[in-house]
This record gives sequence, C-alpha cells and structure tokens, in this order.
Amino acid sequence: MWERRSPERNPQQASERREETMEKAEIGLIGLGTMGSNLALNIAEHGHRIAVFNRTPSRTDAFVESAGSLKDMVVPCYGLEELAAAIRPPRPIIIMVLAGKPVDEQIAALRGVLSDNDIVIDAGNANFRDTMRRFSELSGSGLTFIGMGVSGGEEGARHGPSIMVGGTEESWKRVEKVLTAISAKFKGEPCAAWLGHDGAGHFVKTIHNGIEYADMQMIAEIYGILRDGLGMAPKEIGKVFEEWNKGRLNSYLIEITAKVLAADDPKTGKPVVDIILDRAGQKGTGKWSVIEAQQLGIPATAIEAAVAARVLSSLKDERQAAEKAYGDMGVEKISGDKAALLKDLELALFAGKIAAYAQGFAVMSGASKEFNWNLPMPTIAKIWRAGCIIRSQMLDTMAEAFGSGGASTNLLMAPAFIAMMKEAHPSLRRIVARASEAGSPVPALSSALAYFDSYRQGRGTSNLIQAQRDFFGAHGFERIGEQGAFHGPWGSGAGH
Ligand SMILES: NC(=O)C1=CN([C@@H]2O[C@H](COP(=O)(O)OP(=O)(O)OC[C@H]3O[C@@H](n4cnc5c(N)ncnc54)[C@H](OP(=O)(O)O)[C@@H]3O)[C@@H](O)[C@H]2O)C=CC1
Ligand SMILES: O=C(CO)[C@H](O)[C@H](O)COP(=O)(O)O
Repeated sequence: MWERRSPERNPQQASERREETMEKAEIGLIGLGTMGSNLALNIAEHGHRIAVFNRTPSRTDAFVESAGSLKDMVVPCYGLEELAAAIRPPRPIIIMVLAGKPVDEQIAALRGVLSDNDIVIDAGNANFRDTMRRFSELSGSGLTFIGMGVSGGEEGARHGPSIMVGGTEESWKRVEKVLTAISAKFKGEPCAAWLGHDGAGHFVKTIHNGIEYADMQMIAEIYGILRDGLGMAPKEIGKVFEEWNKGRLNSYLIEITAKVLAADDPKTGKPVVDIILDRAGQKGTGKWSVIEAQQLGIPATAIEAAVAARVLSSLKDERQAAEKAYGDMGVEKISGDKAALLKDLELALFAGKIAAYAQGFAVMSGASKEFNWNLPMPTIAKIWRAGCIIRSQMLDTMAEAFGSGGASTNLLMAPAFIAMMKEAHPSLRRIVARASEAGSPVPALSSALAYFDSYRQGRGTSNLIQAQRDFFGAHGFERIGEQGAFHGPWGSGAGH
C-alpha cells in the first residue's frame, strides 16, 4: 500500500504544473533506499534529469532535500501516474526496491501507467529465475524488460558501480549511453556491459555475490587465525591487511577490512569489530549461487562453505551450548617465525581466492551453456575490475586469461594462474593444516584447497565409489581402457 498523498501533492495538478514549467525527465527511478537514492544522484550528476518515486513519500522529500546542487535535476513524484507523466516517452524506469514480491508489485502497477516501448529495468538483486519469468510475462506487452545487476554498494551506486545487463541487445542499445556514463571506469573503460538475454545479468550478479561470500569468509578465517592463533589485536591485524593491500591481494575487500579493523566504537572506545555480534546476515544471493551450482553440476565448494559458515554463525545459542558441552577448547596458540607465518597467510588467502573465482567462473560457464546466454567471460572479468565489491588487482589478470582463451576450461588452467597456484598452494596447505591443528575453523580455505587438490589429481579415488555403487546397487562401472559397462565379481554378499 502506498502512503496517503497530501492534498498539495495531487498528481494531476502536479503533472499539469510540470507540463507547463518543467522540462521532462529522461529517466525514472522507483525506490529511494540506499542504492536507489545514490544511483539517482549519480544519474542526475551525469546530466540526466531524473523523476523519482518512493513508496514512503517522506523518503522522497528527504531525498530531494539531500540532493544539494543536483536538486534541479530531480523531479520528485508521489504516485506512479505522476512518475510516468514526468518522463519523456519512451520511458526508461529503474526499479531499485527489495527483491522478490515488491518488484512484481511495482511491475504490475507500472503496467497500468506505461505505454508501448517504455523500458522497465529491475536493478535489484533479483533471483535470475524471477527475472526470466518476468521477461516471459512481459513479452508481447509492448514494454521492454531489462534485468540488471548492480554492484558497488552505496559508494559505487553514487560514484560508479559495476553494471551487469540482461535483456535483448536492442534494449541494451537503448540504455547503453546512460548506463556506461554512470558506471565505474577501469583505465577509462566503462564497467557496464550487456551480458546476454533475459536472466543473464542477474545470474552474473548472483555469482559475483557468491564469490563475494567466499572472499569475505576467507578473509574472516585469516582474521580468526591472526586473532586467536597469534593473539593479535584488531589494529595490529588491520595493519597486516593494509600491507597486504599494497601487494598481490590488492582489492576493495582487503582495503575495507583494514579500515574496519582500525575503527573504534565511539560508545565504548573498543575496536568496533570487538563489539559486533558474530552472526552474519544474508539476503539470498550466496544461497542461490550454491543452489544453481548444484543444479548445473558444477563444484563451487568454497562458495558453499562460505554460505554454510554464515548459517552456522547465525546459530549463536547452539554454538554457545556446544562450547559448554565440549569445554572451551579455544584455539591453540600458533608459534614460530611470525614474518614467515604472515607470508604464508597472505599466499594462502591468495590461493584460496583464485580457487573461489575459478569456481564462480565455472558456474557461469555451465549456466551460459544451459541457458544459451553465451556469457562473455572476458567482459565479465573486465567489468568487475572497478566499481564492484569484489574488484581486485587479480581481475585484470583474469580478464587477460579469459581474453586469450587460456582459461576456457577453468581459470586454474590458464598459464598465469598455474604459475600463481604453483607458488601459493604450499602456503594454503600449511595454513589449513596449522589452523586445523590449532582448532581455528577454516571451512572456505580448506574447501578451496580440497577443490584444487581434487582438480589437479589425474587419478582420484572415485573408482572405489563406483565399485561400492556397483556392489550395493548393480550400477555398473567403466573399465580402464575398455568400452562398455561392467560389473564386479562381488559374489553372494553383493546387493544384486
Ligand atoms: N545495499 C547494497 O549494498 C546493495 C543492494 N542491492 C539490491 O538493491 C535493492 C535495494 O537495496 P537497498 O537500496 O540496499 O535497500 P534499502 O533497504 O535501503 O531500500 C529498500 C527500498 O525498497 C523499497 N521497498 C521495500 N519494499 C517495498 C514494497 N513492497 N513496495 C515498494 N517499495 C518497497 C523501500 O521503500 P520504503 O522507503 O517505502 O520502505 C526502499 O526504497 C535490493 O534488491 C538489494 O538486494 C544491490 C547491490 C548492492
Ligand atoms: O549485492 C550486494 C553487494 O554486492 C549487497 O550488499 C548484498 O546485500 C550482499 O549480500 P548479503 O546481504 O547476502 O551479504
């Protein structure tokens, strides 16, 4: 339900007044929360008059008040009819509200006020399956639909996000100019691109977030080792991350981790990180990444571990009860040459991160085939180099690897990444071993290591699984060097 409008906000009067006095807006935006308000200011700053609407009118008023010198570029609207009337047709309208039902409600309401050729752009973190459904529901309606992933949080939305577009190529051409203008730039190249039809943009954004989950979890695991295994204080750990950010780990997430660890709580004077409850939230994209990876049959173990770790973190009461039941074993102190250990931790994080990206890109490659998207991997790596939450120095090397075809099977097969993993995997191995011995949980790092070890093993151990399956269920197995299906000599105890 919309909040009641005050009499002076009568849409008809307002739009008539606008007709007389104001130039029409070029674009519209619904949802002035964290992302929508910043995106609207970004669009306005790039010279595009923007009409805005928010369910709660007081937010619209507050937004206009905060627009400062951009106020004249913003047309506040208090109803969807008013919004439609304020934009020059054909109207592009960005929806930036909470994903799920609110998006369906907005689309349904917009259908009553828009005309043929208008473009509805869902820019929230939609599940790509919803996006595909919305495409098919809107096909033939005269409206064009775009499903667009946006990354970069508040700052990115305001000053340049990474933008992942799904829809028809023709619809992309209609919005390309404004989207490339407002996007982040990497050495002058816009971080906005058309990635394929219907759900392609939202799928890529989902996997971006899956990688984000793995990256954040691995950073948290390293923080745990430094805090509990080495007994370091937040500020000291922050300095380590600050140093790492100058090297191969250079990335937005490492940069903000250093800043987070340096911050104090004004209320208590304690480090902020020490007064925050160890219970991580999640809004769905990590879980969807894992569900889709499983559906596609693509291993994404580091992402899975990261999602599971967030779920486990939320079981605070249960964990506290378990601590009582098992006794507070804590984490054993890790001794030895600190400088060497810090180097190992840096390289371990580097190797884990590569494995997580390899998994994310492999899932996108599987989905690209499944949904006929023809996802452009080099472009995806390129538009993640700036603006988005997972931006990092490493993404430029990934863009090169995908561009040269070296990563077409898996990122781990690209020559540059083979060299990096050869250097870094011994550190990952040592850190996982030492953390496990000390009792410091490293689910994402250990999953990344196991993935790497399984991937690089020409002969694994699933020959035994095949034998077991054949023993209990007569499932048959393949024989080395022979064609056909075979059964084992299991005798009378076997299940067939
Ligand atoms: N925050 C972030 O870092 C990022 C968020 N996103 C995605 O962007 C979208 C918006 O997120 P964000 O700006 O953070 O969210 P906020 O919580 O800051 O704002 C939510 C917005 O959605 C509106 N809204 C909520 N429910 C409804 C509804 N039923 N009908 C109409 N409007 C509704 C709110 O209106 P009202 O004021 O009336 O409550 C408000 O404008 C989400 O899909 C999110 O996942 C994407 C990238 C990054
Ligand atoms: O899309 C984002 C960043 O890229 C949003 O911040 C999203 O909310 C992050 O996911 P979660 O809330 O599940 O941690």
